[in-house]
Amino acid sequence: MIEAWTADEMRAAEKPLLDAGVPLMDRAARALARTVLGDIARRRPAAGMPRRRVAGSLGSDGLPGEGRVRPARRAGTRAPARGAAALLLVGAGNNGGDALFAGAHLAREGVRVTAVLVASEVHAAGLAALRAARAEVIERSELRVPAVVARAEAADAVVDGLTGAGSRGALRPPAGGIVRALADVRAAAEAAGTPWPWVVAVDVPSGIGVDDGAVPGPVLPADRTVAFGAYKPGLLLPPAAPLAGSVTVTDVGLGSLQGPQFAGTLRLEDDDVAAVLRAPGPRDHKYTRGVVGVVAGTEKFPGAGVLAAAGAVRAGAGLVRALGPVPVTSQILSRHPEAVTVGGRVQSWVLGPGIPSDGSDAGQDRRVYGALAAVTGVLDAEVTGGVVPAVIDAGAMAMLEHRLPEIAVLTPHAGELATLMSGLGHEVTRADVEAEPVRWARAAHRATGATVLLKGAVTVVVGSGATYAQADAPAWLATAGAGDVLAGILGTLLASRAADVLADHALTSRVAAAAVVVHGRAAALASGGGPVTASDVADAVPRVIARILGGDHA
Ligand SMILES: NC(=O)C1=CN([C@@H]2O[C@H](COP(=O)(O)OP(=O)(O)OC[C@H]3O[C@@H](n4cnc5c(N)ncnc54)[C@H](OP(=O)(O)O)[C@@H]3O)[C@@H](O)[C@H]2O)[C@@H](O)CC1
Ligand SMILES: Nc1ncnc2c1ncn2[C@@H]1O[C@H](COP(=O)(O)OP(=O)(O)O)[C@@H](O)[C@H]1O
Ligand SMILES: [K+]
Repeated sequence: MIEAWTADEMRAAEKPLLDAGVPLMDRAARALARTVLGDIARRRPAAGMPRRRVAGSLGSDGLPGEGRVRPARRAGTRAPARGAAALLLVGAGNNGGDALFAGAHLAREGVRVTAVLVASEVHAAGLAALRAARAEVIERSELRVPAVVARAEAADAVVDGLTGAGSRGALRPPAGGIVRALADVRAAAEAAGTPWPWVVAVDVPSGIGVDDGAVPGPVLPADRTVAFGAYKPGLLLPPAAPLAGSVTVTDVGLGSLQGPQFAGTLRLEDDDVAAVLRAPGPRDHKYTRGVVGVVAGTEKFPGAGVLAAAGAVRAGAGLVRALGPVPVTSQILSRHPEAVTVGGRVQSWVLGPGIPSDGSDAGQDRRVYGALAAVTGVLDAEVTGGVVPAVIDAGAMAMLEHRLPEIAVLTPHAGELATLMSGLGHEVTRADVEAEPVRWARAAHRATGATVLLKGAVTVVVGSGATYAQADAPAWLATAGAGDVLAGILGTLLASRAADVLADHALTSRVAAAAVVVHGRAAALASGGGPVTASDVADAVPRVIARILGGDHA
């Protein structure tokens, strides 16, 4: 499990260490320099560097792992990055201090370092160390944006040390102007397919909302972020998270300290998902494994019914009851003959995929309203068979008449969340939700009572406890029907864990986040770097679950 620490939590944790004289900045700067050196070396194979300089195996991302790159030991050794150029963007605080000390290490390794001081006062000891290492310094008074851009374009690496945990709001001038210019040039280079330097952010990409993942102004997207001590929420949460690139957390000595008192922002890893998944045992039969009722698909959109059923079947439901008009259920049966199309008791509901909110299929609407009555408990348990958890997707989100329990999971994308909130009297657009996804997911949770799973490149799940932020899927997953498959997978996980979530409603968000991981991993497996169809994603789910349960997290 990845648990993010807010800026205040970091400060509280580091204070006793700093008071005791633990050299946190020194450790941070050394780790930062090691990472930058490793990255430069990897990106400059032509430099003729002997491979033995990188000790141990490579990480899963193909990069040297933490602590595996040995710095050159004596002057005159041909260091991997010798002759490379690094541009440091240095702000006023300790984040800039980290960059300056790291720059001194880089300079001693033969890197041509230029530090751009974006504040008139910067970390004094860091600056002294940098000057002592004979790096070039561009003072704030000499700073010209086009010249900085030209330096960046000529560099092998740009180190972004403008602001870190002390960042407040959008970057102010001149940092904001420089970052905007660099971000624009980087975007243009990417669009044109021309090379651009490797960008390493110090602790966080400068200008993001450290605690809330906001992007209030310009931010230079990083290829890598070297975070000190722990993830910060902004490295996990949208819209900022993708700007961090690949995140390396360096333990500067906080590792043994207690983390945040209250879980704020979490990301599940495979082990956590394995703990949510329920593998059947010898005493299980199909009903103990969980029956999923799927009310999805209409004559207009039959495919959504097929895909929601596919997600539920492939995720390992004991039984899937697919309910709908015959043209839909016959298609579901032809693809999934293991489904049944008769009603009966269920342990969870999947409601709404492929059911438009225009009331054009009265039969499906009636089934959804009936199931919602069971979920909310407004109808007697004798009639409904009792309260069960549910996935409320697509058209079913327009049919809410009562406050929902947390065991109901709404699964909107940004546009659907905007529609939902507008219906509840908030003036909100899709762009508003995209700018502040967590804020609006929380607002929807408060307004409806339900757990809210807001889909996107980073999917967030909000209930009464921690916020989960999952980024497990390739962008190829943004394809029609992918959400229907997710609804089915989640339905199965909720059914298999129905007794647990009924006993502890707050568990629902963790089950929902686990479903997002399974879905995202299945997309990655099915994609293999290329396009996927929603059906491919469903087909890959059994293999993903086997890998996660088998501890094979490769
Ligand atoms: N925790 C750990 O284990 C370790 C932490 N370490 C490091 O310490 C970092 C935190 O350092 P920090 O507290 O000095 O904050 P940091 O962000 O560098 O500077 C704040 C400065 O930026 C300015 N500023 C703020 N917003 C701005 C804006 N929008 N636009 C422009 N300027 C803005 C602000 O100015 P002000 O707003 O106050 O006028 C102030 O001068 C942390 O991220 C990590 O890198 C490591 O060294 C050791 C291990
Ligand atoms: N850029 C992206 N990267 C990764 N996953 C994405 C991206 N954009 C969307 N997704 C995922 O793709 C799925 C799309 O679902 P949805 O929008 O409901 O599609 P549909 O309604 O057609 O089924 C969601 O799981 C979402 O999280
Ligand atoms: K930074």
